[in-house]
Amino acid sequence: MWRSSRSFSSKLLLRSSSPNPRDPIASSSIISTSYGVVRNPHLYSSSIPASSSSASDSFKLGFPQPDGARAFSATAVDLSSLASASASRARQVADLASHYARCYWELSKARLSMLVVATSGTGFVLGSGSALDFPGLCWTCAGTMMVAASANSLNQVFEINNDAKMKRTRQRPLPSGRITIPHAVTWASSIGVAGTALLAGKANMLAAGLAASNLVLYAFVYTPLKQIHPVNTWVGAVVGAIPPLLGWVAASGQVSLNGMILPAALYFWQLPHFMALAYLCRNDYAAGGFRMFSLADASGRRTALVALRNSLYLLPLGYLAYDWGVTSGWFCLESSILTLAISYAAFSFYRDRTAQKARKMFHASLLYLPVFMSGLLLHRLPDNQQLVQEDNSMEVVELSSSLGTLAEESENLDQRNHEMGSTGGKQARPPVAYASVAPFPFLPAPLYAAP
Ligand SMILES: CC(C)=CCC/C(C)=C/CC/C(C)=C/COP(=O)(O)OP(=O)(O)O
Repeated sequence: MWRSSRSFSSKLLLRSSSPNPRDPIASSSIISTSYGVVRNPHLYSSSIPASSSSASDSFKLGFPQPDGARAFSATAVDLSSLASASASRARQVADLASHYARCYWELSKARLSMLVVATSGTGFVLGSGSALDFPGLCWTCAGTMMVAASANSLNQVFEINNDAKMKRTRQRPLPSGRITIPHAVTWASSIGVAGTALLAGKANMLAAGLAASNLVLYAFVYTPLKQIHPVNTWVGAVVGAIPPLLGWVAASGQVSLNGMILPAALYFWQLPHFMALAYLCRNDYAAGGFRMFSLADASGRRTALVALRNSLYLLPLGYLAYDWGVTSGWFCLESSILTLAISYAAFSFYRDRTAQKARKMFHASLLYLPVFMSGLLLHRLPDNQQLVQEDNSMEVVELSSSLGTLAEESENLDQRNHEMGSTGGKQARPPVAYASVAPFPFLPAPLYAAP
């Protein structure tokens, strides 16, 4: 096994260092040959047979041309070949650009990265309060996309040999030899550094730190762990839970308890999602050399149980979102219905462990996340309402204490006014702060000190 993977990797190294017909940079001879047509005057003149033949034919027919006409026709020939050479060069550049754009897209696992961006963007909106900083949201999404793309590209660099052995992944750019390892590493490091710098400059250092740490956790801890221990799925669930927290932190500048609803949902949601995948693709994972949980569970019972347990853990999240003032009560209802649906799919899989039931659970998980996030956004309470809701229970107590203080202060004021009136001084007025106590009963009533 070890020997075969070693010989495979040496084949890959050979492939990436020798000219590769599918990697346009590695097969530079093709490009330089055709570029030579433009740059090298000898090649250039020999590459214009069609139009030059008409010029030489006129000599053969015995109609000598005057010098000026000859020079003119030569220049016309030169110009037309120059135009066709530059058109072919432009085509090659366009082909090269589209080849690498496709490789970068696949290396970045663009659809997965866009899902990651959606969770981070939702976290940003939830952490924004009443005023949404739209440019801030765009910068955060762009930075998250870049760091996630970098993490996914590094994951493929480290898994090149494993991906080559799996049906699902063998067409990826690295195992199929469409891009070289140094090229992929250069791409991954440049977007990783640029994305982290973007988050540091446009959001804050905490968000940038979370993104960078998550990249390390995914590429350097989770990725090797996949070949070592089934606990990898739980570590991967932490990786997936960080982006919504990153979004919240980018908007609010801090980690807070009510910012943990979406990260918790992402963490628990990933277990039924990845357990379904690990069950459905278990032969492929085994061929790739990955130690997934489902491989040591021939009956699938424990795999289904993990999925069911973690689906049920999603149940309190709707209530907590409501109780912690993140959303209105409607979300509590919606989230409960949604969680019961995914739990039912997991329970069906537990009772009847077939590929069909596992696929159903996978589809239920695909539905869960976008609906859960839309519900959060739809029923989210802006900051001022959150504060009122959070302190609803304290309202009566605080209000009566504020009123008590007000009455006391007002008595003192009357006394002072009376004294001042009797001395003929200016009449003292209560500060405006008193009037602002009403909508914020949680604030301590300001003490009024006469000037
Ligand atoms: C900001 C930042 C760094 C975000 C990173 C987010 C991220 C990459 C989440 C993916 C989570 C995950 C466990 C994916 C599965 O990878 P896999 O290796 O099992 O997938 P594969 O088998 O298709 O390669």
